[in-house]
Amino acid sequence: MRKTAKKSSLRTAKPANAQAGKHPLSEEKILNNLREILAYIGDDPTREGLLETPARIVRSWKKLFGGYQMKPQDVLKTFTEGSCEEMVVLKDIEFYSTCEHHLQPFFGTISIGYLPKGRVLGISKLARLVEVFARRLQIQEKLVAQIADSLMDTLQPHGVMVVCKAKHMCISSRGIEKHNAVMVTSAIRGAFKKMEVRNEFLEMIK
Ligand SMILES: Nc1nc2c(ncn2[C@@H]2O[C@H](COP(=O)(O)OP(=O)(O)OP(=O)(O)O)[C@@H](O)[C@H]2O)c(=O)[nH]1
Ligand SMILES: [Zn+2]
Repeated sequence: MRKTAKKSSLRTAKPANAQAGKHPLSEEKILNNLREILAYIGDDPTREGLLETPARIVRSWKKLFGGYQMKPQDVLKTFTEGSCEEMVVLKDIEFYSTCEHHLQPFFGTISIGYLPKGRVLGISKLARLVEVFARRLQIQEKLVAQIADSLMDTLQPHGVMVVCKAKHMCISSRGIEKHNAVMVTSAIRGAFKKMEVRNEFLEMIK
């Protein structure tokens, strides 16, 4: 681990994902920045109710952006030998993520299906994989693509399909203010490009 960063690099500091949690900005500097943001939005960062808010925000990032510290290959390292040749599905996995445009939450469910080629995963690992990519700044299209591609790379099944349904706070609490709109995205890899395989999956996640 690099010990300290040169002062001049602070202004051009890379985002936390490139540094894997070793961001050169000190926590004190980030707390000060957050105090400035509280003042910018029109409140008083020195009033009692807001004194601890910057520290709380930083603590909440550990969960919300914890995905930058996780690698899909760590989550997917345990395989179970299995003779299963049939489709495996984990559906309606709840997730919370943060949109990279407005830093607003988007949340909903993700369903994952794969067609094993010789080995299967412990089923919890599919839900862990969702956490790896959801707990970052995201757009919904990239979220499903990253889940599908990491499964294809690591597990090497015949195919993978991921479907995500989510509500975006950035279109409900602000902007166009549509509270009921649900965004649906999918990533389709390998054998799931065949209509009958895809339909079997879609039937299973109904
Ligand atoms: N495709 C996609 N778009 C997203 C996602 N999350 C947020 N967005 C959209 O990203 C777009 C950013 O557009 P901009 O015009 O640059 O931002 P904006 O002026 O705040 O847009 P409005 O929300 O329309 O007010 C908006 O249309 C958002 O609704 C996502 O996961 N996928
Ligand atoms: Zn947004």
